[in-house]
Amino acid sequence: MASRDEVMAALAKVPGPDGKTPLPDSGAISGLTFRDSKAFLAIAIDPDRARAMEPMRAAAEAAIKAVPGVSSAVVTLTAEQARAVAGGGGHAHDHAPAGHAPRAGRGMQPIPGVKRIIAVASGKGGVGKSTVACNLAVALARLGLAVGVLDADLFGPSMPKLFGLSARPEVSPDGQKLVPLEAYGVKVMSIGFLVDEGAAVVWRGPMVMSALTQLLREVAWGDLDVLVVDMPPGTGDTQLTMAQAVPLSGAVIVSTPQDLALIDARRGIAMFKQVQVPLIGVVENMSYFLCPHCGARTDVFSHGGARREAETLGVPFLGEVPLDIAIRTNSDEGRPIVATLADSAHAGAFLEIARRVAETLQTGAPGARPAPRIRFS
Ligand SMILES: Nc1ncnc2c1ncn2[C@@H]1O[C@H](COP(=O)(O)OP(=O)(O)OP(=O)(O)O)[C@@H](O)[C@H]1O
Repeated sequence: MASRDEVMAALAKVPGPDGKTPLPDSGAISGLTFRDSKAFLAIAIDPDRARAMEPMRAAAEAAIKAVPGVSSAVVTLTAEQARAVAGGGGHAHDHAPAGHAPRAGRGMQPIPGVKRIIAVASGKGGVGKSTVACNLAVALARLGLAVGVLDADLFGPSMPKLFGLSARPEVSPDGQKLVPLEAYGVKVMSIGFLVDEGAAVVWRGPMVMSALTQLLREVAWGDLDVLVVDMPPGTGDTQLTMAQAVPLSGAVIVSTPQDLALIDARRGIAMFKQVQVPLIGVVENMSYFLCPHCGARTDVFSHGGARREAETLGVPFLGEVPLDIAIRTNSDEGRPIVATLADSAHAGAFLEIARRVAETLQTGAPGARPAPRIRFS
């Protein structure tokens, strides 16, 4: 196995972000880790220069791969922490990549072996999108489908925690692809497996595309009936870019019943309409409160808002998931409720949603559409 010093010596031949200072002296290396004979390197750069930095990334990858004892290398560009702070106090999700408008048709080839790709999205953060994506995936697997999950929330990857996974992915025998991790019968890939926590702070434009493309295409997914993509929350340019980078068959929008969340959900629906991705439907999460002691039900947020909104917008309503501490505690412990409390009412709710999603996918309509194209108005 190669040593850290040997890898650093190899990287000394690669000029860093300023084009002259060798990478190891440039201060840009934000992480170098090894797993067996595989090396994972993170380089922190100015996100605005991400496109220009791609040759450096590729050169670093080639240099590491050439070190005897290294079987493969994954080099990722991450944003400088300093810029994340300078970027303002706003939510990282909202940093729209100004000037990086998505282009139609880019990267829309299907993924060999993957029959359908669906996005799980929300107009804003914290509505339980990742929880729904994880449980939906496990529920689809319980229905007998071959399922994968791609954590496209580069800004705050949740899937490692939700699936209780923390290992680094192996590299396929041909050295070409990363092997997804697996839990509860679902194959999972997340930037969280590759970059140390806190390193992936702010991604912009081309960096997002490059990382997402790698996570999508340089992964040995094998044969999948459906790949569930957990999108970053929000409806900014970043989400548009991502919605366009992935050849989506359809989208599931997660909302809570409150008016404010619904306004955001409406934006989410509008965004997918804009990129011509069919809406599979809307899930109302934290729909009502089920008392764990007496089983009584309380409609905390005047439940049913998402159903009504879906009807108004002519989008299918997929189902409702109650607000329940058991969903949170199990999620926090990396045990999706659909798998661990398989006979619970909550698992039933997710299975029902999964059935509707599977039905929609089987009828073929969404997947039959042509690649989405962005229209600017
Ligand atoms: N139905 C539910 N009942 C109880 N807690 C829930 C439920 N759904 C989600 N949660 C909890 O709410 C929090 C946010 O959920 P989650 O991370 O899935 O949301 P998100 O929309 O993906 O957020 P982010 O914008 O951070 O990605 C988590 O602590 C999760 O366990």
